[in-house]
Amino acid sequence: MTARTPLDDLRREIDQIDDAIHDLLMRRAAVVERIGTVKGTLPAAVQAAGTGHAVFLRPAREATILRRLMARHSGSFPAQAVVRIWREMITAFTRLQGPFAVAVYAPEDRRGFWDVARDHFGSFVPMTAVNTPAAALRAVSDGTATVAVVPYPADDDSDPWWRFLVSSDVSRPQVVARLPFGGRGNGRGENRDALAIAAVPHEPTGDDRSLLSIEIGGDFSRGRLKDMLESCGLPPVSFCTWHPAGHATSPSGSAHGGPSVHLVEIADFVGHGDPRLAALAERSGEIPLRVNLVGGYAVPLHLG
Ligand SMILES: O=C(O)C(=O)C[C@]1(C(=O)O)C=C[C@@H](O)C=C1
Repeated sequence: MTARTPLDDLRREIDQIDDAIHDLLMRRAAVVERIGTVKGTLPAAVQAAGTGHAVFLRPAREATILRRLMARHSGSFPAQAVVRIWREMITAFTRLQGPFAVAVYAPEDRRGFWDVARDHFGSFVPMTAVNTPAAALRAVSDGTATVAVVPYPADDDSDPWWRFLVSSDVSRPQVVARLPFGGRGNGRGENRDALAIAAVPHEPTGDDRSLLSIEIGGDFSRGRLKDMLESCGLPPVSFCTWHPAGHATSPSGSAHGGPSVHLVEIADFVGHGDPRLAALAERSGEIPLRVNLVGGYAVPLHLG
């Protein structure tokens, strides 16, 4: 018999720690299954738009879990690795409650969003690459995917995907998260963020952004819209504008005189029925203006 060395003792300690972590994972799984049962008895709030499938994903709760852990984190183990582990875990746990699949905009020459989606939803979730953001949104609407991952909107997009989310139906798919939530790591592709779309409600976490669609029937400058939003207590952080008539094809030849749809990001949580939305519609005077919530997201972590 050879004597036990200090290395043997340390490895024995590691085995005990691994057992404890593993036991806790199995215990957590049992609790998540019980949460799934409770959620399954909730009314229409958990039903995906038009598909009848229950959606168990709760991005606001996931963000709150990670923020809480980051606030208590200390020591030499990298915070980014904690987020990575929890991201893999959380989707695995969500899948204990019901079916979960991701459709990601990742054409052959642009694989970056695949990496971002895989980092967020884990390496074992069923994930399909599609060639257009619209196809990803369709997959959510027809129930073949739970979540669509699409590029963060850009103002110069002449045919923006977000126009498909402009609707007053509160149970339709909407923006629920911004990715990456915990840093990009070694993900490939250009440095563009993504948004996750799903048929779950936008819920507050204490540090949120909200997205509004604002349809305007006539001539209305961005400056005027910005002033109006601010005066209603809705501080805008960015605008994307879509002219349904198109810039080049507008019969009047003027893209800015016709109707326009704006996607405005607000630096606050805005929920359905928020009185600021009604105030905004009222304040536009004689110009018809329709405001809808397009969802929102918990502000991602800044891990330095
Ligand atoms: O809190 C819930 O609603 C859960 O279902 C649990 C849990 C988790 O693993 O912590 C799983 C899925 C949700 O997206 C959020 C959190």
